[in-house]
Amino acid sequence: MARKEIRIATRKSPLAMWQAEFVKAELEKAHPGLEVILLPMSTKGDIILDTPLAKVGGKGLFVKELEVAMLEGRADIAVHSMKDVPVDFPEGLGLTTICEREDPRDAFVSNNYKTLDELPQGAIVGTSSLRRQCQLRELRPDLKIHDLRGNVNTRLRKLDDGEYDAIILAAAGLKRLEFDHRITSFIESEQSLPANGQGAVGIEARLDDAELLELLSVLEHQETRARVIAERAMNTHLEGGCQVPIGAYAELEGDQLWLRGLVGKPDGSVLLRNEVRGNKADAEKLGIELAEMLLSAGAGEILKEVYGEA
Ligand SMILES: NCc1[nH]cc(CCC(=O)O)c1CC(=O)O
Repeated sequence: MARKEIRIATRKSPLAMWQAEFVKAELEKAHPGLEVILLPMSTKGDIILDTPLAKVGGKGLFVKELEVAMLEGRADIAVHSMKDVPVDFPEGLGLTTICEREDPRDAFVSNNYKTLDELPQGAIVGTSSLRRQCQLRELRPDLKIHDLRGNVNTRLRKLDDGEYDAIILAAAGLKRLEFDHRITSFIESEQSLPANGQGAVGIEARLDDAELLELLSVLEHQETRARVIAERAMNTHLEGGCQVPIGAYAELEGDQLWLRGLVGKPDGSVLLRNEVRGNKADAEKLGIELAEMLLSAGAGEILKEVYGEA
């Protein structure tokens, strides 16, 4: 093997660093003699922390700097939470690898209440996700939803400071950072449909580097790929960015893929849901099919309204 080194461009947040370290460890284990180097960098999304994301605008707020590093040859790959990966890649770059999915569920975290149902009338819940917000509002119209930004550690601190009665976070991020003990209860997909790609880590790389792609292939997980491709296809076909009231979640039942999707008004007054089943080999087609079903039920108008406000 000629190649001795792979450089990973990564955000500096604890979760991003954990994911990059994970990819480094797996690659070095699979390819003795290979050295994997992390290049931590700040992205625009890390810097603008005080503005609600939907209002900051611009897709790929957290990935642009990483992509520039790859295009300029300073880095070879970038490791992303699949949930945050934009649909379009710059010329020459692409999503080459999808790693095995962690827990895809949302987690309820509170110091005083065990579950969402136990929250008292008018309790304050922290989340900045329109997807979580619309599903919460549908279940519990009485709750007050307050914005919650920052990395996982910051969000937990804000809860502990007493700003919220409970917060909602992705279970995967909490587990990766060894905050399992902070998960008060899990929110099942029937109550809160996860975001497309939630819990999965993906690798973006230069597509012309065959040797690199071969080295990365040990991290590829076929089942996760089928699920995430279906979810992303639905999101893409709805023209959803990363900050939208859209849930998409696929599960495999043998060779069958079961994809559920949701588009909601942020105030929870309307939630459109539908689902499709089909062969996992048709993952992308199934995602598009479900998006079409949601669009014919009025998803386009809901999303246009959301983008209009942003
Ligand atoms: N939006 C930020 C983000 N991107 C990925 C995760 C969690 C880990 C994952 O989904 O893989 C989080 C935090 C959260 O939503 O609580």
